[in-house]
Amino acid sequence: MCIIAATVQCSTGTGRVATDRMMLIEQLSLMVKRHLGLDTFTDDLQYSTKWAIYESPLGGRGLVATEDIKTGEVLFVDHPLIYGPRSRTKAQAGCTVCRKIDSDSFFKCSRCSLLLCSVQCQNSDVHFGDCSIISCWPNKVPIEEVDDTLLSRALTSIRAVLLNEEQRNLLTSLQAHVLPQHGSEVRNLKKYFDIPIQVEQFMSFVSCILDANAYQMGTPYGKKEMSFRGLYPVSALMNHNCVPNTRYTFNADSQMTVKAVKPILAGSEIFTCYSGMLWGTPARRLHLYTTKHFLCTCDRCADPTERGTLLAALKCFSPECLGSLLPLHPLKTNTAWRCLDCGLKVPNNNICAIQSALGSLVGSLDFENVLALENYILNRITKFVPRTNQIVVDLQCRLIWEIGEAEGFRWNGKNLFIILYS
Ligand SMILES: C[S@@+](CC[C@H](N)C(=O)[O-])C[C@H]1O[C@@H](n2cnc3c(N)ncnc32)[C@H](O)[C@@H]1O
Repeated sequence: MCIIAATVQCSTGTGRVATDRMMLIEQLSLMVKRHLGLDTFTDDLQYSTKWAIYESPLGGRGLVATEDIKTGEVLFVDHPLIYGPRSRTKAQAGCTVCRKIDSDSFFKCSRCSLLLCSVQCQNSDVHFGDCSIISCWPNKVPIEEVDDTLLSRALTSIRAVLLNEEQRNLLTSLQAHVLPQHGSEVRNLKKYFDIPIQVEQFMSFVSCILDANAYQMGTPYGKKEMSFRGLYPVSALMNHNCVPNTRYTFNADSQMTVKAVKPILAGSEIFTCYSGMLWGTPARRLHLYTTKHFLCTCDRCADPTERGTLLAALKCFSPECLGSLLPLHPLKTNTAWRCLDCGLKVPNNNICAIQSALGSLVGSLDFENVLALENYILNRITKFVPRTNQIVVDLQCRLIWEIGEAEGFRWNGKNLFIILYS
């Protein structure tokens, strides 16, 4: 159940629901202004924004433009209420303070068992805060036996315990999908610690909020560090569109700047994109459904060709045909696919089998071996998928990235395929 639904369920009658929701938006707007530091007055003028929080036609709240906004305009600069390691099981372990993953000097803190890389990180304010929470919980096993990877996965939720009341109010006013698949990293801690029940419940709820709202934080180009996520409360109010009208960047202080990437007319909703922009529709919709619990119905999702990009296309199964297969009804999850050229219809099961085989092939690639990657694009993958397919596009992007880093390779300034295909 989501927190908004919970508010509505507590109310009686539709009029009451509407009032409660409007009050919620008014209160939230005040909290957001305070968070951004926009509630202070300078020379009798209050800073203003060109957007407001509103009840989105998509359900829940969203951000809406209150004035016309030009391409490139900064909409807001947000900072995280909490940040820390991501909770994914495959997340790479590293220093819980500086995010370093390639150190010879990792050690576990003797008081809390969190992984650190140096005395400097151990003496930092960040670690002092983390350790002060964890070391208060009676441990059920000797502290050195606590799994530091599990602890690190729950650390971002743990950090919420130190927020003040105002920050907690803002955090808990964000949407949460309270479902069994969220919060396991906090539940797993019970093996090791006797955590007071209210604290555990709060951290579990924070974990659901993080899964619905957090952004993966930027890593400087070429820097290998532990993947972190941050809870940016204003950005968290942006709904998703597969063709967003904003983009975001992070600076070295983890501030997130959100800018318009096209003109946004007053009254239009302000969108971000929660999935990979270059993923095809089935991949995006599956990701959004499993992680954010909605099925996107935006214009791009409804268009089988995705504005002519053919990102999801597969080569036609008919040996004589050079055409591309695309979903017939992209908004239906089990849709058949059809060839644009010969009209061959292929059931969804067969398409899923091919997609999963392609996924395994890509998963087995060594992305640092530039020549093998180039060879793979040229000789293997393009036998099954057209060059427009998201896998080819993604591999090309990775090649551009790797060539920038690989010894003996040089960017020739024109286009990637002069190097690759000559
Ligand atoms: C980061 S929150 C966005 C703000 C949220 N609408 C609120 O009221 O706080 C993400 C959640 O908003 C909803 N959402 C976002 N974009 C959506 C869309 N395009 N269609 C339907 N629901 C969407 C989903 O429930 C999703 O898990």
